[in-house]
Amino acid sequence: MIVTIDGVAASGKSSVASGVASALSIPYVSSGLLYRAATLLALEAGTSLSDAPALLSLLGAAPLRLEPLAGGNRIYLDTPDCPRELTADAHTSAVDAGVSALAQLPQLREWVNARLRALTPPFVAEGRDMGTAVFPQARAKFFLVASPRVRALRRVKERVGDVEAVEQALIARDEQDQLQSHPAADAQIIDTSDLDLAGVIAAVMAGLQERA
Ligand SMILES: Nc1ncnc2c1ncn2[C@@H]1O[C@H](COP(=O)(O)OP(=O)(O)O)[C@@H](O)[C@H]1O
Ligand SMILES: Nc1ccn([C@H]2C[C@H](O)[C@@H](COP(=O)(O)OP(=O)(O)O)O2)c(=O)n1
Repeated sequence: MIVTIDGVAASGKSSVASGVASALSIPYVSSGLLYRAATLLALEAGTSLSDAPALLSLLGAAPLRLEPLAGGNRIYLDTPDCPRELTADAHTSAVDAGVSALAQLPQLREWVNARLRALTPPFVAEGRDMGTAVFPQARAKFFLVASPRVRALRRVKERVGDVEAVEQALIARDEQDQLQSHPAADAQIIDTSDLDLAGVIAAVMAGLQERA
């Protein structure tokens, strides 16, 4: 069984996917973490975020390992002499600002998608295009939305920053990610603006029961 949870930035995808996966006792998979880790490595190596061949060459030499745990995804660079966890560094404002450029490249989308499709179900997959491009056969699909202000208020609790500036950055990223960020025709759209986390997880679990 595959369940997809897509949505706009900071709409609650990873928290909701984690809660749903825990309730179902299956893993969840964060596709955004792969885009983020690729962006982090490119920024650190000084590789242009729009140079697909150079990015693929960099990633081809990088032993990245995604750990898709229900409680929270982690990503590692398993270099034999100096293994390193990248999870925290992949969630900085610098990565936020660069990741959409890399995610626009079809070759980089294929690089991520090949890793996702190699995983063995069951799992909950979260991102932007899990229900449309990557797992169109998923048993149940959800798409989370929330107002930019609500999302900014949530995000400033995780990252240092002024709400107004964070809101503008989220709106800019929404625009940059627009092409791959739309609900599948058979997705249930959930506006999380006025729901707490438990409320969104309950809405997804109810939607799953309806599709059982
Ligand atoms: N419905 C909600 N109500 C309040 N806070 C939420 C809700 N959903 C998520 N959050 C919080 O908002 C922040 C962003 O959520 P996250 O799951 O990281 O979103 P995304 O994966 O879409 O970027 C986290 O701090 C999370 O705990
Ligand atoms: N399936 C996906 C997942 C993420 N992306 C891109 C778009 C986002 O700006 C970045 C980071 O995604 P992530 O879900 O980690 O970001 P947010 O937490 O929603 O801010 O990657 C994508 O294009 N397709």
